[in-house]
Amino acid sequence: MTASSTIDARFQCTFPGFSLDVDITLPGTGISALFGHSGCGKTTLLRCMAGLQSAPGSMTVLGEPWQTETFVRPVHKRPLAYVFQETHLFPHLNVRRNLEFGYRRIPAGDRQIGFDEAVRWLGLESHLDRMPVGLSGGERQRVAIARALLTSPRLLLMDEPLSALDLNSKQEILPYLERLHDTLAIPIIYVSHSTEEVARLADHIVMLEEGRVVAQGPLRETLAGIDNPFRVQDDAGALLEGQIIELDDHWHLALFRFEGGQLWLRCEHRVKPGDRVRVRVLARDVSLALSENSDQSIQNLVPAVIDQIDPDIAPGISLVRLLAGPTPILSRLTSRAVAQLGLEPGMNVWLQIKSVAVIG
Ligand SMILES: Nc1ncnc2c1ncn2[C@@H]1O[C@H](COP(=O)(O)OP(=O)(O)OP(=O)(O)O)[C@@H](O)[C@H]1O
Repeated sequence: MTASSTIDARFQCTFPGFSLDVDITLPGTGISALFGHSGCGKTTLLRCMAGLQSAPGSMTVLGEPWQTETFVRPVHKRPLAYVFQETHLFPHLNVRRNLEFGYRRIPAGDRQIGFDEAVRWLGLESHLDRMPVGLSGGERQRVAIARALLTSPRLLLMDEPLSALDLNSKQEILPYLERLHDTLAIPIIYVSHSTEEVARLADHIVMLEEGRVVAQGPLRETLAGIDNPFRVQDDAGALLEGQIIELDDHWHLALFRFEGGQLWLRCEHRVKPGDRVRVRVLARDVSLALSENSDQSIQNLVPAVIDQIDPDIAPGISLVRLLAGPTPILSRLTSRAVAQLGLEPGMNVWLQIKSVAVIG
């Protein structure tokens, strides 16, 4: 990655009882997640990047300096848009007028995104004459995102945009965000503490703990890193990307192929052959066998090679990183099982995958 194709940010910021000290490089396309527990500094970092929080450091966006040691570009001169948890729509303006507010701020010659285009991307065609008070939380957030896009930003910052929504509204809005991810050339920095959202949307991840970066990199490799600081969590696991190749309607199953193997998935989402999907395989749902044993209830057996073993992520618990073809997968086992099976890096084994969820 060259500096003209990346977002580089380095900040130090101190509050009583908290300090942020980060140095990150993000790709200039796709969605980068800032991820970590509450209070780790995600919002503070985003605010430093926007220029809303003054802090010593530097920030360069796609080759353009926004902050250096000697110069700070004021917030209103940065071509960025910020979407918050709360939508801040104008209550006295209908959806169309709310959207036009963003659009009209930009001179016609500088507009990169058309009004109708943003309306279509966020599925707002039939809502233009409605007032914010009558919209659901998910609809309001879609208007806020469209309004942000209509300012034609070079960088879109989103701070927990789904966290004020109930589960149904979240599920309703996620496909729109996925569509943005597929169509937008604008890089998005997305703050979240939800593993599901991050696994579903992001390409790149920065993991923060107490104001420090504890891991950063492409999502798939970082989530499946054996030294990933979140590996001890119950929802630690790997992310697979691939394609649905066959449906078994009778048993409500779909056959999913990824680089390195294939798995039968429960069809909770509507999928059809040819769909590209992401699938999360939790480390706790993966066990290992030394031979292919057909006399058992587990349908998903995938050959793999042991890459690394961390023998002690918690008392008596080991984490094993495996490669199915080039795809990393994690398995959480008791350390006794690791010893009894004589597991070692380089060994060929069979992954027994109990349960797999399609996440988008
Ligand atoms: N303006 C401020 N003055 C003093 N302390 C602050 C200020 N802003 C943030 N903090 C403190 O900095 C720490 C990090 O806060 P921040 O909001 O960045 O965390 P976060 O990871 O975004 O958390 P959450 O997920 O709960 O939103 C917290 O301890 C917070 O209390």
